[in-house]
Amino acid sequence: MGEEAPEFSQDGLDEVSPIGLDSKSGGYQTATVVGEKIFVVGGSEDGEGLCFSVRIFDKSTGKWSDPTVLGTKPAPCKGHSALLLKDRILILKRDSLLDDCTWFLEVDTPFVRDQKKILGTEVVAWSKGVKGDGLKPVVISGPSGVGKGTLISKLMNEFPNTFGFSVSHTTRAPREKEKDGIHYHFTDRSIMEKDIREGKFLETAQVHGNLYGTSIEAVEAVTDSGKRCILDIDVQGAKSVKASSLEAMSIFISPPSYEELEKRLRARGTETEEQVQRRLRNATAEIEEGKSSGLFDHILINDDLETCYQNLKNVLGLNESSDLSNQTSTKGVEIQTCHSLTEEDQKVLIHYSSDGLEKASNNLFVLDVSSLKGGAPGRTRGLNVYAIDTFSNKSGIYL
Ligand SMILES: Nc1ncnc2c1ncn2[C@@H]1O[C@H](COP(=O)(O)OP(=O)(O)OP(=O)(O)O)[C@@H](O)[C@H]1O
Ligand SMILES: Nc1nc2c(ncn2[C@@H]2O[C@H](COP(=O)(O)O)[C@@H](O)[C@H]2O)c(=O)[nH]1
Repeated sequence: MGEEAPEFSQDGLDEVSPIGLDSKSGGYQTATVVGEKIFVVGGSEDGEGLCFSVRIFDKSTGKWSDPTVLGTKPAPCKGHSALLLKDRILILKRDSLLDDCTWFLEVDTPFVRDQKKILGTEVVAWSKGVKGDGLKPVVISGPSGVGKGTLISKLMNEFPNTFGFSVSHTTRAPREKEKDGIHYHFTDRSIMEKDIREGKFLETAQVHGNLYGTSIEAVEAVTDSGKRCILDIDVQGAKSVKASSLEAMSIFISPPSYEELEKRLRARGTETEEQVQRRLRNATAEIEEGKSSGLFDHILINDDLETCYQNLKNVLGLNESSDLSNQTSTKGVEIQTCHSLTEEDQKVLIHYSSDGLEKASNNLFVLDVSSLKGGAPGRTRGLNVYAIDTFSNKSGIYL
């Protein structure tokens, strides 16, 4: 069993300048060696606790750098422990409930490597540990006017606790009844392009003459609320999501005929004649691509609305009693200040030292990291957490 987690790992630090690495000068920090680099995580007090800043020391050049940090960082806490697991550093927050204590700083995941190429800087990405597989996000795609929005509204009305809508950004003007922040984040092109350069988007596409995109934050907001994320995006966006690490289920909604699509688009009355023509021109290629590319897990024809809705529920594995409102979430178990971390056989053992709280002192928590999956945007799935009472040798699942 390891000792109480040190304020920072000594490993490799003798060779580097100890700038800001002691608790007197910079607050609580950990240093994790990854090849030639040392990732220093943690920093100064901000009144609420210790902030999670990240700096990198490159042993080969002897230089410090401030990486581009993607994703939402953990809220401040009273300290943390760090442990390298392959391509990401496990950050275990102290004095935090078990549902919020397990975070990862991705340092060499495929997502981080891609972003390094795009941004041309050092990149790290925060992702929160998520129990099990979580529910895969759902991408719903199809030509304009086919009925995606109508089907999604029905789903959200029937299952309000299960699904959450990923609110996209767009540069198009709002329609009469559309509300900013609910239907879309309506934005200027220059602002959106800046955000894209800063790596804030999971995917973006030029659609019918406007820029649309799914921000990482939009997906995270839904996942954080414990709901299954629904993305209403075009076929280009669906391709980008497929190439990302989101691991979504994808559904293509097809019209029964081109004539019917045209009728619906005109009847909706939200576009000018010129815009309708443009959307219809794009529809031909979208339908062709959606049906033939193997891009989608399911193709549903939206002829009769009710029939299509039932088919959608079927592919989503829904039945009448499947709303998530009855499901339990992790509650009450807290990672104490005094703990140590060790790794054995893809299991991270969290052991409380004897001066931890009495009720917890017999407990050994086990984070099973053998099935970690995915990463961006903001989630590392596949975690399992359970506790073993070291006196009775009984175990209980906590997540
Ligand atoms: N099965 C259906 N039969 C007849 N009308 C339908 C059906 N499904 C949807 N509609 C109607 O078609 C119009 C377009 O639907 P909707 O706005 O949901 O399309 P969309 O795919 O979300 O379009 P966009 O991509 O442009 O946002 C709406 O007026 C809607 O009421
Ligand atoms: N690639 C993306 N496509 C998106 C996104 N949000 C919406 N869309 C698609 O755009 C068209 C037009 O939408 P409308 O609201 O102007 O009618 C439609 O096919 C949507 O699915 C996005 O974030 N990314």
